[in-house]
Amino acid sequence: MNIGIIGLGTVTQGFIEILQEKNIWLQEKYEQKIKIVVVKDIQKGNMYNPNGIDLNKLLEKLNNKELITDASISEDTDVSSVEEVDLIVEATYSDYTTGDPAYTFIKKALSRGKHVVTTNKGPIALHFNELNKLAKESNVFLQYEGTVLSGTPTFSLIEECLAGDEILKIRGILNGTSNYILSKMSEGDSFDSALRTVQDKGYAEADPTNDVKGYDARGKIAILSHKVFGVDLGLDSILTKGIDSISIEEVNAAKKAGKNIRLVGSLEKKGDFLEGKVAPEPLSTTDALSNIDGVTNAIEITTKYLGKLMITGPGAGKLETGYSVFSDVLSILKKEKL
Ligand SMILES: NC(=O)C1=CN([C@@H]2O[C@H](COP(=O)(O)OP(=O)(O)OC[C@H]3O[C@@H](n4cnc5c(N)ncnc54)[C@H](O)[C@@H]3O)[C@@H](O)[C@H]2O)C=CC1
Ligand SMILES: N[C@@H](CC=O)C(=O)O
Repeated sequence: MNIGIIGLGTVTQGFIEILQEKNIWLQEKYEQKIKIVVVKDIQKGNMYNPNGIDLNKLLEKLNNKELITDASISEDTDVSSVEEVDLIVEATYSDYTTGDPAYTFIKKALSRGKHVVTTNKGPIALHFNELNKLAKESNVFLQYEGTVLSGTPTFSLIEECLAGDEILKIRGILNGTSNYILSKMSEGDSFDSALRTVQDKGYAEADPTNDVKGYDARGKIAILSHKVFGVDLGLDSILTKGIDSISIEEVNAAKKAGKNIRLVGSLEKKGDFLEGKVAPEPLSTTDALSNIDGVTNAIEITTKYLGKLMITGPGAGKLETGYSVFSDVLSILKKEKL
């Protein structure tokens, strides 16, 4: 399988590191070798090798923040037009207004018959139906496990294990950056200093307004409304409030009352109506979501037959999200072999 990558940031660097470690295992277990044949980043440069890019060299350049220059690929090469490419990994920034540039990259790739794996929430939240339909018509797979809870398996559990049950309600901590900031504030850190740390760790969005104003969690709620309830809720109909106006005094007052403030995203069936919401809430420490700390995410699912169950795990990070890309690529590889 030959891969083309668009966007060489935190996530794809994590993916490349995992791929390097797992390629021999892939050959032994699935008789498949995965090669990355083309990479393109608007700031970091481009590289092309139809026989497979030397990943050690690529990672070295990225780690040393060196510009990647390669005479064999022009700056305006469209990665999905590269003939050898079977699958595109798209990991540019998430935009919640149009979904671009990722939306256009994904559309082009699918219509050219390339599989797509993305961790980009914008195009999936905004254009879920269109992109999934296009993938079906083109007879290729579109996978986006990393868009919700990064590498923590979420969609597979919902789609496989809960397929015969009926999900009534979902509530969760869906933005690692906000949760990290709230956790640190309750330990006495300031909002700004906690935000700087999450940016340095690569958890925050390129524009962290999307995290702290609740837009990232809203995008994830929109994706879950499609996945879980088959409903196109639309971003505008999801009542959204972020953590940007939460003061240290509010965090401390909640703590004194035995509560933790958490940014909660929810989806609940109310008759024929599906209500979507994102807002900070003071949660009693007896509430499982209250004790989710740092960059960890969680989703509490209420179903007809099981009652309440919870998925929890990392919600952001280099290897954590890189793993979601690896697991999506692996899942496509397995489906192709069937
Ligand atoms: N960092 C994380 O933990 C997680 C990130 N995500 C999503 O995954 C995507 C990637 O995230 P990161 O790697 O953290 O972002 P990043 O900001 O580290 O990397 C994005 C890269 O895309 C490049 N880029 C931007 N526009 C481009 C264009 N038009 N053509 C080619 N390259 C372009 C940038 O130069 C940058 O190197 C985002 O959409 C993010 O929301 C999802 C889950 C977790
Ligand atoms: N910025 C996001 C990254 C994952 O989607 C977050 O903090 O959760």
